[in-house]
Amino acid sequence: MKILVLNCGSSSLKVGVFDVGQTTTEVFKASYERFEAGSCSYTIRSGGKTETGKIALGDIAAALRALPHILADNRITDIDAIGHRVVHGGERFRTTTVLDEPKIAAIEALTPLAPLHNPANLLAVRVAQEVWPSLPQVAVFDTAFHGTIPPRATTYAVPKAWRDAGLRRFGFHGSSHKYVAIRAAEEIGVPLRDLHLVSVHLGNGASVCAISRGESLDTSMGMTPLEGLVMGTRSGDVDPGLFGFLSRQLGLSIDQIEDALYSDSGLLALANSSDMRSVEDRAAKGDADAQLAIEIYAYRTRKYIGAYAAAMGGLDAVIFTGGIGENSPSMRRRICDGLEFMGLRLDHDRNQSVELANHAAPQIQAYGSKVRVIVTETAEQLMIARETAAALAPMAPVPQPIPVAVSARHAHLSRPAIEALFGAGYQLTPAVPLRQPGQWAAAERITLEGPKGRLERVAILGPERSRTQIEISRTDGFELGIDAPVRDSGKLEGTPTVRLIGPAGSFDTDGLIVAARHIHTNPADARRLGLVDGMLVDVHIGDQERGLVFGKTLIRIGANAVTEMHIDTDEANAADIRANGEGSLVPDLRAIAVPNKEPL
Ligand SMILES: Nc1ncnc2c1ncn2[C@@H]1O[C@H](COP(=O)(O)OP(=O)(O)O)[C@@H](O)[C@H]1O
Ligand SMILES: CC(=O)OP(=O)(O)O
Ligand SMILES: [Mg+2]
Repeated sequence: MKILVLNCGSSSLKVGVFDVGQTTTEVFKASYERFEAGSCSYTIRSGGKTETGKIALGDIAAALRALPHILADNRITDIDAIGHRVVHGGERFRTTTVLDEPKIAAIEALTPLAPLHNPANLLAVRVAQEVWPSLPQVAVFDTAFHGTIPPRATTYAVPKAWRDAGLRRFGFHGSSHKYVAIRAAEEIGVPLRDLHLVSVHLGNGASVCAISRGESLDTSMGMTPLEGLVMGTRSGDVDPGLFGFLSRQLGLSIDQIEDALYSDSGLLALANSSDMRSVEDRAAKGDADAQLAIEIYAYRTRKYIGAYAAAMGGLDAVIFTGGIGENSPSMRRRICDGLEFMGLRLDHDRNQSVELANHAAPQIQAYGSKVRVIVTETAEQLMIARETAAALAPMAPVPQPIPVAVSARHAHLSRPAIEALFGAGYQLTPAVPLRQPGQWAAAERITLEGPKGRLERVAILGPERSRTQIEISRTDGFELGIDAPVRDSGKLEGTPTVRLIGPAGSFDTDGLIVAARHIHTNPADARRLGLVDGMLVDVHIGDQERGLVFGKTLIRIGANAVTEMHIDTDEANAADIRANGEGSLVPDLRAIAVPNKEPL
């Protein structure tokens, strides 16, 4: 499915065209920014070429209207749908939605909550309706990712009547925070659910987000995209007392104050330019206002990073993104400079030489730093393309729930073991077929013996294997007096020794493990479930009362495997399920894997 994405920010238009299938490929990318005096700067990447320059497009509307020609010039045709970034979704829009007139009206009604953004987003929708009247238009909301923020962080301590009227923190830049968190987890090589991250999005608008175990826990923007950091033209945090003061002392109306906080504050107010490049240039030439603006900007950002590390009770990585986060080494350095006390140390050479092409996510912390620092280009358009495609073509129904089988203790025996236990040339007797094709439980049983005790009548599973492997539970290990490691099947190096006893004799062998829980599945089911061989997933098993989520469940894809999760008796008892049960996959952000790594 070919998706055109329109991302109208407060100061720029960003455009992407993506082929979304099993993988997502970006086939066209453009950005238009620095609109002034009837023209703007632009960059277009398509067909392996990059073009940059100035173009006579005076505002975002003009850039949008020129787009069909620009796409045609770059041979981009056959678009199936248009995905729009919409900044404020309010209480009503918690997820991506296919737009119609009533929904557009509902988004328009949210304009007072995002006056710089929702009108620009809707302008894109209107122009797209004009230019591509037959294509579905889909809205992907900045607010959606923040639905997980708990009430202690969304609630303002203001009168109940105001809260009842809808006053609460929503949070923005959700597609960006979500993408960079996924990208950082991939870079670090640790699942999101095991990470505490702070995402620092510093663009024209700027926000910090605490992402704990893959979920937004708090973010610096609030009911509107005005709260939090210093921005291009927005003040960020101020004392709410200023409203009364300015009204009484300067006679300003609410509208005038609000206008000034959105459009005449931030870097623009402090240093006469809303563009960090200009501010940095002037600061380098000794301009004291620009230098102070930079200090304030970095200080505020640093405070939020510290606050969110405390909110999460730990910090594994800080991720910089957005125009300033991606491109300004000096700003990254200033922000990180005071954070050594919590184990974050930057490597200055790495910070200076960040290279972000092809979705790179370089780590720039010093050797030994406890907290990683990662820089990566945001990919709001990519996330919007994926969400748009998913909203229009919901995935085939997933074969959920997943059957769960409880594996009691058992042994897989090698030829030498069989001969030692049952006699030369002995063949095991297949008695009960198992669900996995070709596998069976034998009629024969053996005894396991350890320094502390014995386990009698242990099952043998066939067919025979090249190496003996004995799978027990932790409780069985206590019984035997042997501390067996948790291992994936077949990974037997360094495993402890146990004595096997059969009718013809005994056999001492290594290969004693507690089997790591896993899901057997086949390529077709894996595709439907969005699973890849070797990945780790979370599975919920059991009922309301004693059900549990089992993390780190290994996916094992076999050509003819029957989809089935295997857990041991300790795990089954903990979740209070008997011989068989059912489990359901817990959705994981990593299901939206990272894009193609090919350059455009
Ligand atoms: N090389 C650079 N050094 C410092 N700041 C930069 C650099 N490149 C871009 N920026 C800043 O990034 C900001 C725009 O960020 P961006 O994420 O593109 O904006 P938007 O929020 O409109 O999407 C501007 O302040 C711009 O000056
Ligand atoms: C929400 C917001 O501030 O967006 P932007 O950075 O595009 O202005
Ligand atoms: Mg932005």
